[in-house]
Amino acid sequence: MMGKISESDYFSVFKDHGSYGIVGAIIVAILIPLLLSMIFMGKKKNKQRGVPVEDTGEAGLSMRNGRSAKLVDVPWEGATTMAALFEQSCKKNSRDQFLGTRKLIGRDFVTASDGRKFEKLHFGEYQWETYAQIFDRACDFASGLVKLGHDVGTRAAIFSETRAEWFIAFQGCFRQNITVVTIYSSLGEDALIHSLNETQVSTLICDSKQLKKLAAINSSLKTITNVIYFEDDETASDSNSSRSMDNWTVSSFTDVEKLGKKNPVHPRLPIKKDIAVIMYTSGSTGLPKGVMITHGNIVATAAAVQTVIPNLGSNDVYLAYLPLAHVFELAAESVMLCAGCAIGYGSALTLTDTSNKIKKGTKGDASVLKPTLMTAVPAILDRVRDGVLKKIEEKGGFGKKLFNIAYKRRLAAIEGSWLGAWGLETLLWDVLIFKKVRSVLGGKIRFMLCGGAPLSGDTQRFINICMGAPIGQGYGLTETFAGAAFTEWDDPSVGRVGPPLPCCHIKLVSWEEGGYTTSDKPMPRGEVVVGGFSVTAGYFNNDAKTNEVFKVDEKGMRWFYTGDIGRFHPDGCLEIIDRKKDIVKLQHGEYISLGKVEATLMSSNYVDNIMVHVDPFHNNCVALVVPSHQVLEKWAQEAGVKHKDFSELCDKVEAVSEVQQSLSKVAKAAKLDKFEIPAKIKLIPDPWTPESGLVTAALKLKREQLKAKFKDELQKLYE
Ligand SMILES: Nc1ncnc2c1ncn2[C@@H]1O[C@H](COP(=O)(O)OP(=O)(O)OP(=O)(O)O)[C@@H](O)[C@H]1O
Repeated sequence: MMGKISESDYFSVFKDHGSYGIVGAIIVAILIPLLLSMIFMGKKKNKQRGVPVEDTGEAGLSMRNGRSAKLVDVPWEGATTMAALFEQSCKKNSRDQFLGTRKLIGRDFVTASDGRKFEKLHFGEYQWETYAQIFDRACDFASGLVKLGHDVGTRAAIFSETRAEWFIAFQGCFRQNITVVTIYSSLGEDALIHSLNETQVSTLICDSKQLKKLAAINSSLKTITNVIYFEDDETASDSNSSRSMDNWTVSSFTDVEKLGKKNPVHPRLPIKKDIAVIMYTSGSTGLPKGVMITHGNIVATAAAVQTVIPNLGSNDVYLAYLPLAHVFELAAESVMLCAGCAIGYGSALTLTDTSNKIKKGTKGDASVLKPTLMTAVPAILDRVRDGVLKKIEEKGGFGKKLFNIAYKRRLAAIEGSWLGAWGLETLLWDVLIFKKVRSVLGGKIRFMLCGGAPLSGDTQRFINICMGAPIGQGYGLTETFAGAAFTEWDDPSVGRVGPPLPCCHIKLVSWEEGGYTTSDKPMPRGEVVVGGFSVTAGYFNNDAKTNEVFKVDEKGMRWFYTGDIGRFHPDGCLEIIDRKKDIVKLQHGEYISLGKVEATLMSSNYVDNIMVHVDPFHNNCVALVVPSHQVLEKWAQEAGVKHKDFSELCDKVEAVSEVQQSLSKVAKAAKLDKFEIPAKIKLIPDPWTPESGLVTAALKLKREQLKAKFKDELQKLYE
């Protein structure tokens, strides 16, 4: 398609209109956009997005959203619980498409050169159900649960990958005021047993492929009586696993729905304060904690985020593929429900035409769905960026030059320069260059939500320019049901997380010991404390921890101490600059912020992942580095470093030295202190995945697990 419009075609538009035409065209194409951009950029720069507010509780600097003086708690009157929001939205949007799933057409296996087998899937079009149909299914499921003998005073757990039935089961439980425990499908056995026993779950709802895992731990699960599984085409061949679960009633999701349809039961609806969800955190700082989320928390975040996405409504199509057990995805889907959008389900491994599990020649989820909205965690956007850059690098020549020109021109414009690409020139670059990049995600993305971890400014800009859509960066925690701060769509800055959402206030409280205070210049700094309707009820079964980090002030406002360090910009926007738990002290008393150093070192081409480690009895840090397979192999080839396989290459002194030099270079460019540059590194050949338990589902490092797994390697680095 790119070849169809050439530069000469583009400029030939002016040929037939003589010199007046040219002058006119210049005014339309350059001067007017320039003028408008000056006016708007000026306005945007001066816009007060967050405003100071007087708050009670611990002393600090409080800020509220600039658009609403009163805290928002519901999306509209009456929608005070998730159950009410669901019912009312389903009525309002009854005929609109709601949940869509692709039909599986075929499944192949390909064998790689090393003998390993990889599954390749062929999916068809999306098949949709309307809001009214989904509402009926949730009601049927709720009735089925009761008929099945689930005691509504006990909890149900969902242990499954993201899919439409996850959402239906979730809503079904609320029709009977059943608290749902959410568990990552990648969770290991011990953590799974711990969370199911701790919350005394009696009904477990899962993927059929989890049945085997459950059968193996059957005797350790003390409270489960019912297991309901989502069918897929593998279920039939899995009959073995059902046999070993004699003490449980095992039913398929469809059977429970059918049972409920035949035997409708009156709903038993929750109130605002009831606990909707016990959600286990992803565990980046140790064992996951069960956060108790009320119905009021969910609707408050949904109501607030809804106001941030411009023109959100039933024309929007949202691509859902992140784990629903993560607060960020669950919050995003609640927002979509609120606004009457269509939600099409996919998965990270089938997202694009070239995704790992997509059969060659068939289409990925995004190409078929053509979403207008999607969410991403920063690690995914980093990969998209690396992928695009790699392709452009491979292409080389004129294509690469043109891309670089287009990128620089757009970058200049976004950063506010009059001389950047505006108006028709933007259109030209879109057609010539960016359209192709955008088509990878279906070509219609108009807003991207990103959150869950810090997003690098470079990546934010890159995605912003290449996708042609603003990125709304959300900041929040499971403890605030994702809702704390959110960047506004017309804010062109990077590296910040926006003003407080309208459902909460954000207060900075001085952390003297760490050297961050609200009287710091040029910007006030301190621990980020969130207060308001999105602040959850605390940790399940852990009053001590709850009382430590959740506080209620004299006016009844509930505050949560996040452990993150932030600073307020003059326009009221928050920037997260550190994490208390990531700051460690060296032997001579200097502090190192591990997360900050890692984020800097990640910008080396050689680094796929990195964990910086500090032994407090030493005066320097060391690092474990997962090198980029491709980049390191390419270097080895050029440098003539012989090796049998990647593992051997990672052990080569030359490779270690090459990566270390690259780290030093980026560290120096970013002006890191000497003690922040790893003195020694170890290259780790295997990637860190959520399945290996070394990173969370949002791809954040699990330091404790990594330290345990690489204990010997870390010790050697300090010898
Ligand atoms: N937009 C963002 N920018 C920077 N950091 C973010 C952003 N969003 C979330 N975070 C980080 O993620 C943390 C919240 O993550 P989450 O609630 O998933 O739990 P976790 O920290 O991964 O797990 P655990 O509490 O078990 O350690 C925040 O405290 C913050 O450090």
